[in-house]
Amino acid sequence: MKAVHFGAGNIGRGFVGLLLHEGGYELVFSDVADALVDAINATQSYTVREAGPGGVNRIVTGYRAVNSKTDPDAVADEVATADVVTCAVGPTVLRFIAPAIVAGLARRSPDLAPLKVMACENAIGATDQLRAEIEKLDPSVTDRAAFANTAVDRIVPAQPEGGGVDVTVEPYFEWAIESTPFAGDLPSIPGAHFVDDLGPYIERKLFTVNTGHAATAYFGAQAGHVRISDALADPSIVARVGAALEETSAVLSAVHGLDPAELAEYRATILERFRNPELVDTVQRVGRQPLRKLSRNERFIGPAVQAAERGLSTSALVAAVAAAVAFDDESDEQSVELQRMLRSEDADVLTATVTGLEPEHPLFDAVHEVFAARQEELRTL
Ligand SMILES: NC(=O)C1=CN([C@@H]2O[C@H](COP(=O)(O)OP(=O)(O)OC[C@H]3O[C@@H](n4cnc5c(N)ncnc54)[C@H](O)[C@@H]3O)[C@@H](O)[C@H]2O)C=CC1
Ligand SMILES: O=P(O)(O)OC[C@H]1O[C@](O)(CO)[C@@H](O)[C@@H]1O
Repeated sequence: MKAVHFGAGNIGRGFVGLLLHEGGYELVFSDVADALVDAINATQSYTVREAGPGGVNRIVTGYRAVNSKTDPDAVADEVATADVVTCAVGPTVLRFIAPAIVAGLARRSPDLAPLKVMACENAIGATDQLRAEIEKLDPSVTDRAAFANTAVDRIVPAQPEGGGVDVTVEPYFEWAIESTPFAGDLPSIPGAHFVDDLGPYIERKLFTVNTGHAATAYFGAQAGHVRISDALADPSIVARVGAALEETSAVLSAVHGLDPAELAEYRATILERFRNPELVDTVQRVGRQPLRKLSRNERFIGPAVQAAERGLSTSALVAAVAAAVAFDDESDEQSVELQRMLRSEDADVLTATVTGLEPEHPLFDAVHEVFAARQEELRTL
């Protein structure tokens, strides 16, 4: 059995690649970072170090890497004969990996079982997005694959310079995968959780883990903290993050019928995970790409829209949006773009462009106020 995984970064090596290896797949990483591809090919094994209570070292073997920038043809050949394709490249990069998958599917023998395709990005319907990119290029190849959405959860921070291919992760993980697209022929992924309806799982994860983590990052950055653990040592930040998560939990209960007591436990576990003293993580990494995080279906506006439409409270989520709007990291392209837009667009345009909210939406005015206030603040700086 062979799996091709696009994106040999933190989650690629520290989670998806590890579980595919443990599931018995020969593993082919595909990445565009020359040095990373070379480093992977220079090793025969790497260690995934689980830092924190109960963590152990896991060894990954039986892999190689192909450079999809310099050798796209070789990647397509690997895809053509693979059983599984996964990716963890970031939602905005899905369109760039689609051509190699299309070329691989076009070359695939009709005798082979459908290629199992699973995008492992923090986004609702990431595999659907990848499928749409593939269809745009060649609609005739999609019947050679089974496309399943997934929800992946494991904190894998940026790795220290010079650490090689090894990767430090938290001990916890959860990987929920839609089962129906596979028609009974499930991929071999130990510990993965196959579900008929992924909706509640991905929303529970994105609107709790990712809302909470990103809110911690934005409130933390505003208060001048560098590390996530420092931000969570500040009781006022804990209170604000907790309030935002109570609002998302109320939405999850109202929309998916999730049990409030179980959600309260889930929230507490997650805050403990963020506090893991053995995992060095920064507000800069967790806050990265604020424009993506402020978009309509993402971790802040997504649940706030659903709350506003049900007459539920949104003030804590709106406060997190205000902190996100102030996130100013000159090394992050989206943060630079957001700050540029704040200086040059009016608040109506900003609210609509960044969040996708329509002026008549019940959330619009509160978010508009956030953008206008930040603009006012910038004028006085
Ligand atoms: N790090 C984490 O804790 C988690 C990350 N995720 C999601 O996983 C995705 C990746 O995140 P990270 O691993 O943290 O980022 P990362 O930056 O460590 O890894 C991304 C990798 O993709 C590669 N890449 C970029 N363009 C490519 C292309 N066209 N073809 C092949 N490879 C390409 C990059 O060179 C890099 O090695 C994101 O969608 C993120 O939201 C999901 C859960 C946890
Ligand atoms: O690209 P994003 O959405 O910031 O993804 C990384 C996030 O996902 C998480 O792993 C949670 O699963 C967090 O570590 C991190 O905040």
